[in-house]
Amino acid sequence: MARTDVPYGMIDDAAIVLADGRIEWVGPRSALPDEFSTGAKTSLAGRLVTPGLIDCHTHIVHGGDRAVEFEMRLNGASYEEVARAGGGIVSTVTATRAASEGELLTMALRRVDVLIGEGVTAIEIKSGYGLDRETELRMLRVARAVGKDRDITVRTSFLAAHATPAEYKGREDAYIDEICIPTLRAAHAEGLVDAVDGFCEGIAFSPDQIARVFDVAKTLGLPVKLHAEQLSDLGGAKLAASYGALSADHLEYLDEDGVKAMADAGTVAVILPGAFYTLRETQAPPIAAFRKHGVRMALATDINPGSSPLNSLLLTVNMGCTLLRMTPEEALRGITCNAAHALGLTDQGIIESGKRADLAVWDVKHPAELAYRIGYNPLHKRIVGAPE
Ligand SMILES: O=C(O)CC[C@@H]1NC(=O)NC1=O
Ligand SMILES: [Fe+3]
Repeated sequence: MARTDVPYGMIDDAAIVLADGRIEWVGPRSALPDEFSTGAKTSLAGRLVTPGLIDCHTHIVHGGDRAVEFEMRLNGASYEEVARAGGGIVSTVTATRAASEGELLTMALRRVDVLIGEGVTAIEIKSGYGLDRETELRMLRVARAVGKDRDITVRTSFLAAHATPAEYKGREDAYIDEICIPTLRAAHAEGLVDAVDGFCEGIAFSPDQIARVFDVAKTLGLPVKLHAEQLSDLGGAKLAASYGALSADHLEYLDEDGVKAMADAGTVAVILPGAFYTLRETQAPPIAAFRKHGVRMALATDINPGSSPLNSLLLTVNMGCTLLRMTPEEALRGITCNAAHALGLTDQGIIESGKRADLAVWDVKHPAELAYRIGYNPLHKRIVGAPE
């Protein structure tokens, strides 16, 4: 999928040589070097092989659910009435704080196993439903445990700058100084953080508040990413790009200046159709502008109990195409090589010599089938590291 001169970077009638958990060689079967002619062979009968799928934006560790809030909204309750009834992020924070590490892990693994069943071999997992030191650390420990309990690569993102907890209502700056930043330092010291994220939005944190968190991330040598321009344009993506962010995510309200800033910084645009769909958003992210300025586009589930309870990366691909007009090739790059870039992963997301032997084999004839079907999983085999 690395090449862009042929559709999907596809090689017809290919051979892939795996050894010691790595891709040793890939190319046309007719050009297989003699040195590999003696090894064990498995015919895939002409099936499509892609890199293992990568879900680069998830809140998959969380307690509770928001089903009642979903029902209230469909019975006409306003966002405010839901909030007054204790709904919204606050209700998930309460449920997550009350859950043990074991309970959070059991709930997360159930959701992770669905993604694994779709050929996912790497995921990003955020904190952000604790909003206090102990629970934020617990969420990140659970994220690390997911990577130990399943054969899947896990990259964690510290997202205490997700919302202000009830006990700090109206005191956002104090929350950033007294909870968010000290907890970031503690989480980093425990080896729990691969990147630092934030929610830059009127209902969350301002660019200045996010910058204070990012300044600390910089001193700790941690890359950053940002939920930006989801509901309005606060210049979040531009701020993220100024820090060389791995990605800026959502981006429904991003303008062309912001796209150019991302292009100059090499910041990946992570498109999240699950939230666009669930919130019945009408403003689509600037897909054409990303294409025009060469901004890599990734796609992810954003699986979370509120704005995107979407537990399927394959359905995400179909939504990215049907709702947001990405092409099937862009969508497939969006859950492989571009998702790897959004996580700073350099050893996967591409079928290339030297990369991890993380692959997905599909019962389809054409790659576009992975985007076109709705609610259908054509996975034949998932290969992680060593071949069977
Ligand atoms: O509703 C939730 O629980 C999370 C909302 C979610 N978080 C964020 O930064 N943007 C979102 O849509
Ligand atoms: Fe999110």
